[in-house]
Amino acid sequence: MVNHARQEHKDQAGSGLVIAAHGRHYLVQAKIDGQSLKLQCVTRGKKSDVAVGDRVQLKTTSPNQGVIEAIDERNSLLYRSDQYKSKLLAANVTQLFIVVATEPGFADDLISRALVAAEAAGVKAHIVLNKTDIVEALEKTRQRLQMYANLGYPVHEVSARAFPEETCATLWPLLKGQSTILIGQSGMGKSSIINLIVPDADIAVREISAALDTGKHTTTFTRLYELDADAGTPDAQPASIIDSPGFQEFGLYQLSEGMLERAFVEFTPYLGKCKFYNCHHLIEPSCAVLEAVKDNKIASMRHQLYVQLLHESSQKLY
Ligand SMILES: Nc1nc2c(ncn2[C@@H]2O[C@H](COP(=O)(O)OP(=O)(O)OP(=O)(O)O)[C@@H](O)[C@H]2O)c(=O)[nH]1
Ligand SMILES: [Zn+2]
Repeated sequence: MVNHARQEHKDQAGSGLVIAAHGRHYLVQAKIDGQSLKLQCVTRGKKSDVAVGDRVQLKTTSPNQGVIEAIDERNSLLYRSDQYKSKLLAANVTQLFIVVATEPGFADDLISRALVAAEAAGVKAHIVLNKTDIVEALEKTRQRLQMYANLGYPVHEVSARAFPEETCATLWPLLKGQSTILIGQSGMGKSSIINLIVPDADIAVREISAALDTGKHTTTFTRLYELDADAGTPDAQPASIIDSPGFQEFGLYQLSEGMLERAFVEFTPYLGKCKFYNCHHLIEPSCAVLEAVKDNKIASMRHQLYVQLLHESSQKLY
């Protein structure tokens, strides 16, 4: 039966958009011979450098399977890494939404790491504060987020569960014409937000896990939903939203010292003003960055993270 189908199938070339990744298996929304279809794809050999959001060239190997032959040039690439290897998060995104909530508490360390990753990738970052209906914790959370607002990162307040319509009204204009990745710690309400924006997301996830054979671990893969905002209207703009699995760690071992100092936006006015031209901003005398920390112009929490990330980048083994 399988052989028979294979004999009848004629390999065809086409292009597509990677909408989900699980290990080295990818689901690609492809256009073959003018027809739109979803293909389960692998890469040639052991390559695993494909990311969700990549535009790819492919060849079909059966009516619903294909091989990725080439990756089109990317506009952006977000990734994280540990000591041993890096892990692609998403390609071609134009903005990153970090979802936090009034409750449970979030980690500033993770927010700043995500902001640094976004800066390094040239991607605009926004913070989405969910669960504003939990009023007891709202003021305190706003105060905590003020630090990021002061750095120029927009903070948007929503409540996916208590005020779904208002939440959509806040988020839709921001998503229009953009390719957005949502990240957040577990429990912040990222899935609730995705379900509001993409009402049939659950069905799509089931389809994808069946196609990629992910078993029960449906939340362990990254997936992209195409949004047809105002489809058919004159100002329709293609948009997509990427849901990435909750994470507890966000390693950035791949970033060089030069990339790091530039990824902390508040360091910018001080760069080049240190006594030593190759200053690491760690313990050096007459360091403009350290002086700014002392004068509370740079939050010491952020400088500590810079020190930690610099340390991590020197531990990189690959
Ligand atoms: N009070 C309140 N609760 C919310 C809101 N949005 C989501 N929740 C609740 O917060 C919990 C976590 O929401 P999820 O959407 O599953 O969160 P998540 O970030 O996707 O978490 P993981 O699935 O663990 O990654 C659920 O019990 C939601 O019902 C909100 O606006 N207000
Ligand atoms: Zn310095």
